[in-house]
Amino acid sequence: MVTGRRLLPTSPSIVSRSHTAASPIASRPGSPLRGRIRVPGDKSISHRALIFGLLARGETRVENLLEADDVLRTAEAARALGAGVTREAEGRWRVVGAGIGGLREPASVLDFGNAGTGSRLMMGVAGSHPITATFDGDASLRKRPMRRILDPLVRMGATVVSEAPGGRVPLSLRGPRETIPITYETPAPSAQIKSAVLLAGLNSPGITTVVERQATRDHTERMLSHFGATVSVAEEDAGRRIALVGQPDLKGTEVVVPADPSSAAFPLVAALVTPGSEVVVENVMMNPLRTGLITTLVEMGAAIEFMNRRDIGGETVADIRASYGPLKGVEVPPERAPSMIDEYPVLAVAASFAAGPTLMRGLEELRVKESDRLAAVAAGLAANGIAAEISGDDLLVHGTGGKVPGGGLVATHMDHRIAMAFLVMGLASRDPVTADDSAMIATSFPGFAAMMRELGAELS
Ligand SMILES: O=C(O)C1=C[C@@H](OP(=O)(O)O)[C@@H](O)[C@H](O)C1
Ligand SMILES: C=C(OP(=O)(O)O)C(=O)O
Repeated sequence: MVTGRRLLPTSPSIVSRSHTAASPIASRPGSPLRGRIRVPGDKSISHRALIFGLLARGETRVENLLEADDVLRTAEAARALGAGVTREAEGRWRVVGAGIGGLREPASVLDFGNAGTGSRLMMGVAGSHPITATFDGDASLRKRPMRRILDPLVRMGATVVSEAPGGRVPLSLRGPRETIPITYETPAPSAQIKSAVLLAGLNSPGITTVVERQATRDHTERMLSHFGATVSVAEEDAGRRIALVGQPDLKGTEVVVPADPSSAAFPLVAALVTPGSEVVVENVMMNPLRTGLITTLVEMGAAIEFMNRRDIGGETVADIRASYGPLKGVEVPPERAPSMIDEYPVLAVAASFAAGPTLMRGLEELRVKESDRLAAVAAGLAANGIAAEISGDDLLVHGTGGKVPGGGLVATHMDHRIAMAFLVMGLASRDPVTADDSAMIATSFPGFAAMMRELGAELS
């Protein structure tokens, strides 16, 4: 079987673990942004397409896979666990599965780089098989909490052979001979926790149930059905109860990946705050568990239109037009957080251009992303002359009604979304904004700078 290692578009180690040589990037105010673009495939669905391809029997074909560092790491891990993974053309990938129960022990450390999703979902996969796998990542991933994944996996019979202090990577995990089905209430609104437990439940001889108090993105549930598993979702007073029948016959299939709403957020907000702009982002996934930012921007008075709504690969997509206009501050309720969890940095930037304050509530989970995003956003705003306050888990941003000073150097702390959000700010602030490092943008949106330049942005 051809494993296709040589065919990878870029080496999965493009962002090295030590990562010391920073390459700053600046954006400056200039011309309006105009044009139609298509941002890359959704990161959450891309990781899952490769993981389900690994666990299925037969061949899975993926269209429009996100070819970014995080996802390439998952492709590499799927290979190490026994899948045949080949890149056939740009965005078109073929996975020949090892099948549930058929994984092989990886010969070396699974290095997930900057990727929380890839590492945590694969822990669920490997930790439910009688193999030992070692997980590691870059300096950012090494700070992120993994006990939230290990705790349920231990209940399912896995052994944590070793772990870094505080339940972090590098860690080694050994799965049991037979995985125990459990009922698990997630301690935080996290699709990664939910997904790790469900993926582990795939190799267990019974029903694995996850209860989540707040609904989080449901790509794993949808993909389970798509690959042939029996999964039920019930809305109850306690939240959502997801029950999966273990050891199904997962069959390889086709996955078409829609455009990532979390990447679309950057050009859309850039158009809303840059005078004279009008941008259309095509094919954006409109899954309601991902559209909290759009809801919020509309409440802020944004000129946003949805066109050409249609279904692609089990998701509704639309072309979204965003046009420049005044925004007003709003209060964002905590229950909306799971549907826009990765969009708060760019929402904070939109809020800095709005008239009046914007209060974002219930942001606890932002502290455990690629950086402490609550702190990183507040510091980035302050560096650019915007008053903001953190109070408990809430963030209050004092909007300027379009008069953002800018001029700051933003510490990105190995976090792609902090870098992209503040580069958006610099397109419409009085003075340029500099992000201290552009390297991490490649983890989710490698073509970001080129695509923004295509729209007329000044980035260098
Ligand atoms: O399941 C997923 O694909 C993701 C879940 C979210 O993380 P949490 O589960 O930690 O909230 C999100 O921040 C991440 O970018 C992708
Ligand atoms: C939080 C993110 O990703 P992950 O958890 O996969 O590192 C993100 O992309 O914003």
